[in-house]
Amino acid sequence: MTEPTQSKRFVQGAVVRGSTQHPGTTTDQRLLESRGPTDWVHTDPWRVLRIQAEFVDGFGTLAELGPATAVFGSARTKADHPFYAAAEQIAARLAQAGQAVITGGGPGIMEAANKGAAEAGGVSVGLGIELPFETGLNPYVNLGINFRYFFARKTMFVKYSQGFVVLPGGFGTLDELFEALTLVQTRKVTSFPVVLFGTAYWSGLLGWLRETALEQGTISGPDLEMFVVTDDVDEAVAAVVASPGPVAAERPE
Ligand SMILES: CC(C)=CCNc1ncnc2c1ncn2[C@@H]1O[C@H](COP(=O)(O)O)[C@@H](O)[C@H]1O
Repeated sequence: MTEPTQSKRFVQGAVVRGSTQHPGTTTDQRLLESRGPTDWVHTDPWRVLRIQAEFVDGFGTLAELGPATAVFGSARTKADHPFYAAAEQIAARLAQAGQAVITGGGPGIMEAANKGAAEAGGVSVGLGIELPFETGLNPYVNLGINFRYFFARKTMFVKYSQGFVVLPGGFGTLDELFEALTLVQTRKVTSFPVVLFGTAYWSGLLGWLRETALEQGTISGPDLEMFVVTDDVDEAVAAVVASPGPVAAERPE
């Protein structure tokens, strides 16, 4: 009986290689080498990993957040504006009711809501976004994540909020509002309260929805019942605090 030749073996992670299969360098050595072309940093496969990392950071940070409400509204609202005060009060009440408050982490209404939540001793979440001009997270965020990609950030708003309170705002706010409404309308989520705060500000849009969109059949009657429109802080808070939270539609993915 011949003994197997005791040739040298090399371990490469889980893989064992005989001497003829030796790769020459270790994986760590190759990792730590910084020579070679760097174009891969700007390729889509690499971006996919970065996108994945945003989901990992977002899910990992927010998984244990507990009940939360997102507050949206203009980045441009000044601290002396009544809507700033309203956002601050709404967020403070939400915090007192044991809810975390999630915003885009920027200035204006976002800052007001983060301020209200933080000063009431609550969890004040800011999901910041990289923009061409530097704004950074407002100082009232006590749990912040900075995102590169809007869509990854938007998933976090929807996944971890049990309702939306939308104060007057521009395109960004409208985008967030209509995303929430589309998710409810298409039954991607149900029982997802959407509060429009500021009846006068929203009345033009609501009128157009009723008189043009509904009239021409691009939305249906029940679609207009998806939101609560109010000027009352208590009513806004009650609409989201009473909610059981977003419930995924019954059909599995
Ligand atoms: C002064 C200025 C424009 C700062 C921008 N800095 C921002 N930082 C974080 N989120 C933002 C910012 N601008 C818009 N957003 C997102 O879009 C919404 C506000 O957009 P808008 O101002 O209504 O259209 C916010 O709820 C927020 O989620």
